[in-house]
Amino acid sequence: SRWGDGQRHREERRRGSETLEPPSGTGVYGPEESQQVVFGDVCPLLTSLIDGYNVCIMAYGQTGCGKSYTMLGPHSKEERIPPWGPHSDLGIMPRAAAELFRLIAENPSRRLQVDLSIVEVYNNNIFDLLAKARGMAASGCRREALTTKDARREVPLLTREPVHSAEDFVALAAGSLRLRAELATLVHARSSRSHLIITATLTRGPAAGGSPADQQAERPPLEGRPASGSRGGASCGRAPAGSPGAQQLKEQVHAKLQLVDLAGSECAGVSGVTGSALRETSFINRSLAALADVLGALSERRGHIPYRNSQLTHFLQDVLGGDAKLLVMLCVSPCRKHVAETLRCLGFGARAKQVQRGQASGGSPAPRKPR
Ligand SMILES: Nc1ncnc2c1ncn2[C@@H]1O[C@H](COP(=O)(O)OP(=O)(O)OP(=O)(O)O)[C@@H](O)[C@H]1O
Repeated sequence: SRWGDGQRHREERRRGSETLEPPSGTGVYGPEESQQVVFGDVCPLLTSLIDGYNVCIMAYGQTGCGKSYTMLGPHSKEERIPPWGPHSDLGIMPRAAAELFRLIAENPSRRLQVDLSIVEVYNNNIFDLLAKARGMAASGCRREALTTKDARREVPLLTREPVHSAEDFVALAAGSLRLRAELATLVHARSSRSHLIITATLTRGPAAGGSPADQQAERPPLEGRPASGSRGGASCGRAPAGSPGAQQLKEQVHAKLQLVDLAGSECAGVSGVTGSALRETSFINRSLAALADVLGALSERRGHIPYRNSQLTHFLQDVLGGDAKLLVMLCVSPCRKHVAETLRCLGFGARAKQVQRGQASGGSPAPRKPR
């Protein structure tokens, strides 16, 4: 949890009390905890990504509790992501980009290339923010998550842009973020009205004199791995621009990183929204409920998982039910008046923790373990 009573938690720990100790696999950060410390716990997932695991890092919580701050950092309208600096408040996304490219540079023999796609899910519609940023009127910017006959999840025509450095990554994200839907509410003056999903797809570039031993040491690509149950494999929709027909390309997807800044759950009475904003709130709450339903169905190991009840869960299908590593950051308010939302948020986290995962499809064989 990001906004907890951090000081009290630390005091209790100093006194050796166990009362506030979080359950295993859970970290608690107070409001004064630095972004660097938070990222310290996230960072090992980037190594998993390079090892071939799909990874999702998701911020969930009440409106105005710090999801965007945690994922992106403090931002202004002009500067959606603050400039890099040793003591800056950069969030998970720019730090993850820096770590990703550091790890890629450390081991060039893997020939990993990174493509980025950025979407927002607004009123249960998926909008391709990279297409929007480039004014792609021809294909429009509305997209749809589909399930193929072989049970793979695909998003046809989704734009993917190659990025060659952390700077490229952050600049592309910052450009798209300007287009994200926002609104001033009674709770938060700059409330996000959509779920933001940044996907970095890692593919292998063509071998440049790689030895047969190198080739053998590599695991089979995700596209070549069997989909487990009804869970989808990796989507391979390519950017329509500049690569006509490229969607058919069977590429070697190594792994995917999804960074998700969810819209805030909110009670309309508290946020004071009316009219079209109330409709947005209703879509936000419904899609978050659909997300909780999916986690509930997965934790109870039901035969049918209702991914298709919302575009959000359909889009995230691979990282919710697939063999991926999912990290949920719960952002909660320390205010007494928000206690009902805080409890709901913790309930969501408890549900996510109950989901048992199968053996992750990337990396070397790992024991079954809970999320
Ligand atoms: N740990 C923190 N330290 C300092 N400021 C913070 C922290 N967390 C959040 N804030 C500030 O609180 C305000 C609300 O945070 P943020 O925009 O991240 O909320 P949110 O959960 O994304 O809201 P919404 O769901 O409405 O978009 C911002 O001005 C942000 O800079």
